[in-house]
Amino acid sequence: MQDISFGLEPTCIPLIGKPTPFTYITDSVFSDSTSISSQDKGVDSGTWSETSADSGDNDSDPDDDEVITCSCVPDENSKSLCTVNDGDQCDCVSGYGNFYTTPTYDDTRQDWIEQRLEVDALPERLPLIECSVHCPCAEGCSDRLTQTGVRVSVTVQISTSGIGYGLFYTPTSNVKLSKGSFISLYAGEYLTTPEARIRWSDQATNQKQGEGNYILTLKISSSNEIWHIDPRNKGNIGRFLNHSCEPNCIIQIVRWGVTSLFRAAIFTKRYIKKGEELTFDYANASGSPLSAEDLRRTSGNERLEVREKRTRCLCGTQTCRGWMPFDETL
Ligand SMILES: C[S@@+](CC[C@H](N)C(=O)[O-])C[C@H]1O[C@@H](n2cnc3c(N)ncnc32)[C@H](O)[C@@H]1O
Repeated sequence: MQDISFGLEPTCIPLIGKPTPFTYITDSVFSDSTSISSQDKGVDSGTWSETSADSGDNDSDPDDDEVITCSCVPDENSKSLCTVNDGDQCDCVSGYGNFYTTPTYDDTRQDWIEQRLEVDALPERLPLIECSVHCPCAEGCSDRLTQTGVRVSVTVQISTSGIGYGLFYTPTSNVKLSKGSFISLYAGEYLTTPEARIRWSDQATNQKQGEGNYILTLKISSSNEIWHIDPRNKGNIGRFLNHSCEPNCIIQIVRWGVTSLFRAAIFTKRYIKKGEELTFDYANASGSPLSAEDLRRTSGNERLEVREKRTRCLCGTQTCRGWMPFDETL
């Protein structure tokens, strides 16, 4: 079975079917193909097509932007290398705090228990800050959870809701996926707002309405910045998560390395059973949703325009808002 990541992720990610070809990347790139992780580590990429596999590095020259670092002393004997239990001691997490569980060893299983994000403890809209290769702590530092690639058992296959492909939790045993488990980054091309507008209108004119809405818009409240990530042509498994009005995953902004860079990471927000499709609420990151009631009440050209850009939501949940969320600034 085809591994959609070409072996670029630590776990094989089976693909069942033939989605539109795209280039698999493990971390985001700028639209001129410069890797945002070139300062942190080389980005990996592989172009998926129905017949071929291709992979290679895509490094660029590091720039001299400021970086987030700590002054923790590496302790090779401990898995909790960066004193993550005590955020005060690690400069990377001292600002906003540490929300990852401490790595613990399970004597019965003779293995480490997977780290999790303390989803309920997270302050709203604050980014997670992680250590990186710029820090003196060792590579195995437990404050680098979203830099470790895809480690959960997932499969890309056709979604049961008739909305194309989706990402499913498919372990070999019946073990549930814990709340707060890291799934993957939402990797893609970083676009400026004018670039995102052009892509959006291109998608709207060349495709069936609403199809191919892959652009995720991150609104950074602390700096009023807006970041658009488009995984449609270059992306990772994050591009296969469909929208649900009652999602089982969340998108969380994460920063590490160069201070000016923002990434998006996907975590589970509850326990996930074998075979469940993973979804998140596109509105959480990409603007406020208009409810069906809002749309009925609106009138005039502007609202009509908004209505034309929107797509019926087919998530099928009890609290479905009727329409897919859409960033009205695009
Ligand atoms: C990020 S992609 C998700 C993966 C996509 N299903 C695929 O096959 O590649 C987003 C697109 O999937 C479809 N989609 C996702 N969630 C949906 C939903 N709840 N209702 C209707 N369409 C949805 C829309 O076409 C949307 O533009």
